[in-house]
Amino acid sequence: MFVEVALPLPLPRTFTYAVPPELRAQARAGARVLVPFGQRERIGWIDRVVETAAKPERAKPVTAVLDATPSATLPILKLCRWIADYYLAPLGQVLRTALPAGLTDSSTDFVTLARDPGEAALSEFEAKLVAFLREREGLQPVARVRRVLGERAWWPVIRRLEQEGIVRVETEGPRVEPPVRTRRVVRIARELPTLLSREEAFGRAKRQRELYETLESIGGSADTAHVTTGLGFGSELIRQLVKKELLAVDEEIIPRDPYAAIAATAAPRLNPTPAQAGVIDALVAATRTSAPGTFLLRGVTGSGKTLVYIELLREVVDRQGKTAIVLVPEIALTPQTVGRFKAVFGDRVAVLHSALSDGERYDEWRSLRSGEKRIVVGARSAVFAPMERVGAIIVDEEHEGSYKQGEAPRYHAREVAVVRARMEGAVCLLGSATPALESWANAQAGKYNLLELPERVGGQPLPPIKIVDLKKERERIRKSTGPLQEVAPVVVSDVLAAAVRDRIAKGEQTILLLNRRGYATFVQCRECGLVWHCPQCNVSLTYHRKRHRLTCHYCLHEEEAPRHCPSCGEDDLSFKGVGTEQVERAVEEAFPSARIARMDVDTTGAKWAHHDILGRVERGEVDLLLGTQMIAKGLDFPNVTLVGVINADVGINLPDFRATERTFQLLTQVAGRAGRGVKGGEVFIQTALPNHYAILSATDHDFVGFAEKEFETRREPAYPPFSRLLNVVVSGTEENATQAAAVEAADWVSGLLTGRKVKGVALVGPAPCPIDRIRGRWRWHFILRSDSPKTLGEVARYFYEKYRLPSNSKADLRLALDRDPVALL
Ligand SMILES: Nc1ncnc2c1ncn2[C@@H]1O[C@H](COP(=O)(O)OP(=O)(O)OP(=O)(O)O)[C@@H](O)[C@H]1O
Ligand SMILES: [Zn+2]
Ligand SMILES: [Zn+2]
Repeated sequence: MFVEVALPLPLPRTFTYAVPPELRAQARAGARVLVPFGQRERIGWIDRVVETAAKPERAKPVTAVLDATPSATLPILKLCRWIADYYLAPLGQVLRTALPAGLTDSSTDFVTLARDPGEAALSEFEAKLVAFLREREGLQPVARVRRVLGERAWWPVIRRLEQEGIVRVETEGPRVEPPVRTRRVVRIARELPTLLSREEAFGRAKRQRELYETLESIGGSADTAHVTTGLGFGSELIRQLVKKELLAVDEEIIPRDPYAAIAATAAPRLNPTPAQAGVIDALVAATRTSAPGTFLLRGVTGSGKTLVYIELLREVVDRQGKTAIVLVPEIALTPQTVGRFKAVFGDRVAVLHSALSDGERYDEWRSLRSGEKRIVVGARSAVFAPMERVGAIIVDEEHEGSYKQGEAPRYHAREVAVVRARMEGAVCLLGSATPALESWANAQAGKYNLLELPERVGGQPLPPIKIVDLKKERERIRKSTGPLQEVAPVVVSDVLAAAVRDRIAKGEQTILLLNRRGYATFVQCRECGLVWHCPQCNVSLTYHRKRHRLTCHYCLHEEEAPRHCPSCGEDDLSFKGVGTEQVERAVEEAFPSARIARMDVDTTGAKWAHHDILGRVERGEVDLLLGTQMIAKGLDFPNVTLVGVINADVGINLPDFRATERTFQLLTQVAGRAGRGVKGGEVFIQTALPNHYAILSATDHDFVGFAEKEFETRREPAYPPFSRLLNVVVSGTEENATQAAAVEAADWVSGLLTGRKVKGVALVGPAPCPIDRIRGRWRWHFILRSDSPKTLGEVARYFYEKYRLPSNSKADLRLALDRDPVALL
């Protein structure tokens, strides 16, 4: 018997191992195994169990099977195989992404000396290991053996000594850290049913009897802390009664659920509006069929999509007894949405968020695996939740780019959700006010069922949006201050400022968006024009004023902000490109009485910073919330009556085919934060491109019109959804070698396409990437484009399996394949 083992290595294949007779019963697909690989041992997963191997004599034996029941269930294994195939990634890497980190940690095997072999004849390494164990007491992690005695295949050594009865091996499940939190509880250990028995037990010890009887009267047990500090009995008294075996003190485990404290408020049950009810009925009907399919719910901002999700969960989980997965883009940013699920389903919801430790994540994973929890809410990787009988998979804000993983495996969680739902007969629901154009095209083509909520709940209108033309604004200021005066950039225009002042006076709240952090996005010498760049990346450095430093937003490089130009010596430097830090300063000056909160990557480093800031907004402790795209998502604050976009053009001119789509989405989403309550609202968008169709469509709340215009620009040359792309990025530490390698790889593909007469796949490039250097690595790319995903997949697969970059250790060349890329930067 042999197994094909998937290892988490960047190699496009599995490896064949032999299964020793004693391991055969446990060796099942999806189980973790320990196998010798090169000079060491590695953890992998059994992909397939096979009876024969191509070269049986070369197959090394599996060292151990680590799972009693396979950690990857069959549906998960199947899903991972699909991802490995479609996204061109090694199955082992996909499995490592899909399963909790604790499971791939090898520090879970222990070895100890069972019997001292004395002077018995041992090999060199056996003797070394015995000496090591002799010096130490108890179980030693095998990882420590490796650390102290050196990296080599220790398992064969351990196994032989184990057969001789010299050592003993114990394998623990992955360790759960941090250690569980406990509390001490004191309880009655022996009942005293008769008066006589009480007299005997306490005699003249009145306080002892009082303590005992107090405990009786409050149910027989209490927190030790409550008994001492709350009720005033000394801990000495408890000790005396424990000694008499009348009381006992236990440690009790406090369940860890960091979200419990945050979102435990029960919400009143809402009755769906007729529009919501129609959508819910269609979904419920689908769940009762054998192939429910994929639904796209396009519901304008504030149309009550969350209630649709909740009612779908009620049907699937409560009535049909199945399980469900809810994906949200970034969990820290959506505490309200998560809170609503918690309020309805309470403990049945597992929340997978980034603040969980590996141990906590593993706890949640296990509770889903065992069926104890039946709903999971989480970001991208929650699509791999190990539940059985999945009835629904919901993807909220399905247009979000964060659903795509930036490193291998470069999967898109929305696409994986669609595939998983199909494989498991679940309904898949994609929801957004601004669907991704791919999803929209699928709905137009009838591949997805389209559901719509065209109006806000309660007949609330969408807020009117006004455009502030920044060019005209500058012109106006220039006229009033004279031609020679240099005009500072307009941060908050007069109309927007007046609107903000009005809200502050009325006690209403304002959201200001600028999708660019820092103080100034570049620094330039006024004399010679020098712009400060990151030494590692080809991007300008951003000036952070509070810390007086320049930082790179790609690689986090930091340096002291300059005082003069190193090239010409000039000390007149200009700080250009307004960022959130500068907006904060401007509004602090303009509205000195306002309570201002800023939310961007720089202010949300701490674990619960998002919650703190959003909590303050919710409680009305903030007049003005200012931030990057973080504040555009899903927030539902009825007292926000004004939204201002400081500069809508940030990002619109990025050399990426999705730049316009992203701008439209961001503007529509942030505008949707205004006027969600009865007070109504309004929106101001400041822009230098007042006639751009992304901005005009956003102003009209016209998603359909935008999609039509954007489709026009993507037809020729064809970009998604009219074609599928594979972005092939070659990177390396030397410019020339990187370019040469990219050219060679592209030539190879070109030869393949002509040699095999492949039709319908075009090769574009190679060329330098738009950002041609990141973290010291030069980057070149070429694109394969096709309107047939199947043909593109076949070509991509062939390239992935057969092509290797020339080895050049000096340039450290690497190849990255990104199928269906979300950005080409
Ligand atoms: N049937 C209902 N009756 C009363 N209130 C409702 C109903 N449905 C939803 N709401 C309320 O309407 C508001 C908007 O709902 P929700 O946040 O789900 O909108 P959304 O469609 O997710 O919007 P966005 O895309 O902007 O996040 C919420 O405050 C919600 O409690
Ligand atoms: Zn200069
Ligand atoms: Zn950098």
